Amino acid sequence: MSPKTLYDKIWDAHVTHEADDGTTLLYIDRHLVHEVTSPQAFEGLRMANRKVHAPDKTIAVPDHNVPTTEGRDIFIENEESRIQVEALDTNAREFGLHYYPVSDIRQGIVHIVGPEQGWTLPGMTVVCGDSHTATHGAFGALAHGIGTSEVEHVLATQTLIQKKSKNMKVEITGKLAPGVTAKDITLAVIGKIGTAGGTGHVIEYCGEAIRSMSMEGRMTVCNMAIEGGARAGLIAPDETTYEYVKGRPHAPKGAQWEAALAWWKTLTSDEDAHWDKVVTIRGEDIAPVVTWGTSPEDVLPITAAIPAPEDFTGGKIDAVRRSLEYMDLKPGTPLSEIAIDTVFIGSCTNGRIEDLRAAAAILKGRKIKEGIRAMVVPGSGLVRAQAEEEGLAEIFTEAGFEWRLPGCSMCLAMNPDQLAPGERCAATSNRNFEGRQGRGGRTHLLSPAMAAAAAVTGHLTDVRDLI
Ligand SMILES: CC(C)[C@H](C(=O)O)[C@@H](O)C(=O)O
Ligand code: SF4
Repeated sequence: MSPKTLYDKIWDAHVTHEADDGTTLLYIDRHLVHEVTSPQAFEGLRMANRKVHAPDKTIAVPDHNVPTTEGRDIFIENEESRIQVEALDTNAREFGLHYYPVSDIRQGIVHIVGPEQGWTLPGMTVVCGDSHTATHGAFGALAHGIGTSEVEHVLATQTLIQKKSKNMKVEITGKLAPGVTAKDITLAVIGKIGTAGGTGHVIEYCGEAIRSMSMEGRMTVCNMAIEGGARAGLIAPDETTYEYVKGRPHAPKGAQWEAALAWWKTLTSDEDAHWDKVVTIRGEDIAPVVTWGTSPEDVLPITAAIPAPEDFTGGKIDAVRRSLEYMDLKPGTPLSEIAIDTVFIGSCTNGRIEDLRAAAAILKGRKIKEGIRAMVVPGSGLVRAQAEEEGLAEIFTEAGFEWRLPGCSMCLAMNPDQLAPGERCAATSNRNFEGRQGRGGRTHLLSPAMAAAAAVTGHLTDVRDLI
C-alpha cells in the first residue's frame, strides 16, 4: 500500500463514488448549521418536498446575528437578524435537528459548540456553511466550509461532491517562548505563506509546538487555515485529543469508544507520505504578533514598526498603500505606539475557556485604561458558565470589561456589537478586512493575552512586558 497522509486516509474512508475525472461523492459525518447560510437551503428542501436525510447528524445553532446583551431584544429592532434566527428555529424544529436555541445554555458559536458537545470527532468529515469550519480539523477531522447550495445537498443526501486537494505540511518545531500562543503561531504562518499560500491544499499542522498544545490552542491554529487560503487545516489526534473528547455528551461510550479509539490511533500521516508543499517554522522564532493592515497576512512581531509600501513587490505595493490609508497609519510607526479605542475578546478563534484564562491572567489586579471600550464574549453558554465558576468573569468586570452573552459578536458586523467609523480595535478574531467589525472600523488581530495587555495600556503592547 502506498503511504498516505492523514488527509488521504480520512478522504479514502469517506469516498462513496469516484468519477473518472476525480469528482468524488464524499460521505459527511457531521453537518453544522447556523442561521446565516441555511434559510434558502431549507427552503429548497421544502420546495422539493424532501426531508433532512440524517437529522441526527445535523446540528443547528444561531450565532452570527444574536445580540450579546441581556434580553437579546434586538430581535424586535433588526428585521433581517430576526428573520434569520426565527427561520433557523422553525427549520430546526420542523426537520428534527439537534438544536441549541439562545435560551439553551449550550448555545454559542457553532465552531465552539460542536467540539464542546462531542459532535466533532477524529476521522470525521465535518461541514458547515461557514468558512471557519476548519476549526474542527484540530481533532484530526476533515472539516471545511460549504456554500448554501451545498448545504442543501448535504441536508438532502448527507453527501458532498468534492475534488481532492493537495497535501501541505506546516511544521512548528521546538517550544514556544513565554507570552507566545496558538494565535501567534497561526498568524505567523499566514505571515510567512501569505493568504494564498495554502490555496488548493489541505494543511496538516505538526511538530513539537503543536503536539504540546491543548485542544483549545489547536482549534485556534486550525481556525485560521482558511485565512492562509487552505481548504482545511488539521492536526493528527493524540492523547490530548482523546482526553478532551472522552465523556462529552455525543462522544462514543463503552465498547464503541474502544472501537473508535482503535481507529483514531491509525490517523497519522505515514512516515514517507508525499507532501506537495512543506513549510517549517521554529517555535522559538515566533514572537507575540499583531496585524497592521487589512489582510491577515499583514502581520509582524509587536516589536516591529509599520512597513512602507515600497518594502513590498508587485500588486502588494498598492494594497499596502491602501491598507495604511484605511488604517490611518504611517510607515515607521512602532506597532506598540498605536493607540486603540476598543478591545474585543471572543470569536471562534479565541472564545474558549483557555483564551479567557489567558486574558484574565494579564488583567488580574489591573484596570483597563480609561476611555477604552472593552468586551469579553464567551464562545458558548458553557464557556461563560465555566468562566464564572473560575472567577474569571469577576476579573474581567473588575478590570472594566463588559461580560457578554455568547455569539459571534464583534467578530463581524452582523449584530449590534460594531465599531463606529474610525474606531480602532484590538481583536482576538480572525479577519481584519475593511469594515469587518463595522463600517470604517479598524482592526488589529492579536492573541487574547495581547488584547488584554492593550486594554490595560490603551495601545498595542508587548504582553511580555506585563507578565
Ligand atoms: C457569515 C458566514 C458565512 C461567514 C463565513 O463563512 O465565514 C462568517 O462566519 C465569517 O466569519 O465571515
Ligand atoms: S466568530 Fe467570526 S469567524 Fe467565527 S463563525 Fe462567527 S463570524 Fe465567523
